[in-house]
Amino acid sequence: MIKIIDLYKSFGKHQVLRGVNLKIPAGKMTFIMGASGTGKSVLLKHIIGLISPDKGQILVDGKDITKLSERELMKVRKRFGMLFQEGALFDSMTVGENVAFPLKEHTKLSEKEIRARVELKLSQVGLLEAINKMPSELSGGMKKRVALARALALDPEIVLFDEPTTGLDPIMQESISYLIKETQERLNLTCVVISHDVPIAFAVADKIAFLYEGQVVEEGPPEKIKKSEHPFVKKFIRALPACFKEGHHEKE
Ligand SMILES: Nc1ncnc2c1ncn2[C@@H]1O[C@H](COP(=O)(O)OP(=O)(O)OP(=O)(O)O)[C@@H](O)[C@H]1O
Repeated sequence: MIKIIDLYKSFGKHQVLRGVNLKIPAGKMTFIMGASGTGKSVLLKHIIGLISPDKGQILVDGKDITKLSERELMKVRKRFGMLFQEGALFDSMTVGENVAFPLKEHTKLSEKEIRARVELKLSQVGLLEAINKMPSELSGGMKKRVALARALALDPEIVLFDEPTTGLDPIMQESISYLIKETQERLNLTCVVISHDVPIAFAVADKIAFLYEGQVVEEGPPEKIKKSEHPFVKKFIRALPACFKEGHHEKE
């Protein structure tokens, strides 16, 4: 369980986070949603200790990571996987080398063990046959899948996703989202996903939190979010087709 308590962060005069409180349950999928520039990525970077707050706590299984030394933080970070917005693969490395990279950096596994782990991770995302390809030979969706395999290489317990489907066509967005959901359930991962995609969030999230003006203004399972009375949340989900909204029933 990750608990964010009264988190504040400003950049110069720009107050981005203004008292964020949020519980992220273990073994579940939590979506963080909100308008562009509201601080979703900033919040995610706090969770992994890449940014330290001006005030507040981030408890990962009860331990406040904002108080840790860089060395202790490195230990905690090993429990995390992260898939950044760009999904950036190393263009000069093959797919297999990309997935092997964190294993070479952070473990003492032999070449043979690394190879076996890379093959396993790539087969879990359905891309074993691409192991010797270069990223430039792959479609956008395939690159995202390789990035997912790389994020899972170290068998993390917690995986953070910053807009994992940005730049993909709607069909690919759905397919990657369901791959993430299926992986989360199979490995019992704690996932935090930043996304603007309301239908996908309603379909796969266990919990959704809305960030607005530096605070979490609404949180809960999709059923609760659909009934939210918060003006911003209502506006955000209004663009949806009627069939996704609360109170809509198909004609019998
Ligand atoms: N290192 C930084 N230095 C200064 N300002 C920053 C820094 N990182 C983020 N910001 C500012 O914080 C605000 C929130 O940025 P953030 O990237 O978290 O937004 P977001 O909600 O993730 O947006 P989007 O949905 O567009 O990705 C922005 O105004 C951004 O310019």
